[in-house]
Amino acid sequence: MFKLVMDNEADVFYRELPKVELHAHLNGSVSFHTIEKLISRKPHLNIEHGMTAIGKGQRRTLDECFQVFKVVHQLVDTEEDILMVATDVIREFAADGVKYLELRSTPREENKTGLTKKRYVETVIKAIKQCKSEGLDIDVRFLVAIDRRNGAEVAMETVKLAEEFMLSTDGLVLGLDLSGDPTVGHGKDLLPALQRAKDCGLKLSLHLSEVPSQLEESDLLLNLPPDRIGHGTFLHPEVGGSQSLVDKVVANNIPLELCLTSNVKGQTVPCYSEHHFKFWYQMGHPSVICTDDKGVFSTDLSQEYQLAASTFGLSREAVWNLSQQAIDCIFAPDTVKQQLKQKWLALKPQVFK
Ligand SMILES: CNc1ncnc2c1ncn2[C@@H]1O[C@H](COP(=O)(O)O)[C@@H](O)[C@H]1O
Ligand SMILES: [Zn+2]
Repeated sequence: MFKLVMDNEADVFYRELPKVELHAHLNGSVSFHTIEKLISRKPHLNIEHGMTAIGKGQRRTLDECFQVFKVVHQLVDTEEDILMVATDVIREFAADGVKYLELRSTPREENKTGLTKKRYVETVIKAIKQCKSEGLDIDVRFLVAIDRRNGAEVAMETVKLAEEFMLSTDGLVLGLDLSGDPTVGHGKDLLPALQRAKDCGLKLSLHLSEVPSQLEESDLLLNLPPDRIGHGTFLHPEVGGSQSLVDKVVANNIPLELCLTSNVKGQTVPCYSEHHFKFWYQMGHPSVICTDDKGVFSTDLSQEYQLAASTFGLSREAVWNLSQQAIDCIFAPDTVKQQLKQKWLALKPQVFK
């Protein structure tokens, strides 16, 4: 009984902790509740909930994780679905105490959704604006994602699309994400597209070294350099990376987006205590706790902070600093950073009451 009370008190602290979420794939973030709604819209697909999420204590290979995204994509294939999924996901992040969210998603081919890629992005933006008009206490931005599987030409098209939206949405679309199955394709082919994106002012968050075989690619892409790194699991020498890669990350002060449960459930990291959060955090390098895919990996950002704290023995003050320092890693401009810092300051007494 006593333990239950203690746990609840801890839960409240992590939920009330104001948080910044910088690495969330839209279709990986679909909750149990929303999946149920989608399944009832499409009973003919015969999809069960167990096919769209990896539960507590379960593990999958990364390859199997990518099969799960395919199932979710089958369920989310119309404009109504995308709008519902995006508004639900934003409301859930807001309810979890996230005050600033950079959502990312890959505009799919028209034959997969009946929507043009442009319309896909417009639909996500509509959801963001709808949530804003509801008065939710969360600032949401969007990163257009490139799925590496689709090659150089599609990557370049996506950059042009993102550029258009960056110019027309008054700062809602801030940049690009490079993601997708890390074992498919090579980053060198995408360099011209990524370079163009950088030149036109789009911010870049690149999944780097998510699997061990990407050393050469990471070295190449770090020369851009990107503005943030997703995962970076195999950059450091202890796991087969190299000091020169670490040096490049440090020299350019590139923040890492670290997703504990995603990496453990996808088995690129053997257990929580061996997560590379420890390596980068101990160095004092900007490290931001994120969810990656809160639906598929059955987690939320409060839980991820709590896991980091219990695994690495972080005090509440250290957890506070971690969430506050994430503000410096957002892609929105300095004025937004200042507003968020004010918000953190105002909320602190309540969180530590
Ligand atoms: C587990 N680690 C990961 N590594 C690489 N890419 C990932 C990922 N998790 C998600 N995605 C990328 O996000 C897409 C789903 O969201 P959207 O349809 O874009 O909203 C996946 O198809 C994949 O391309
Ligand atoms: Zn990711």
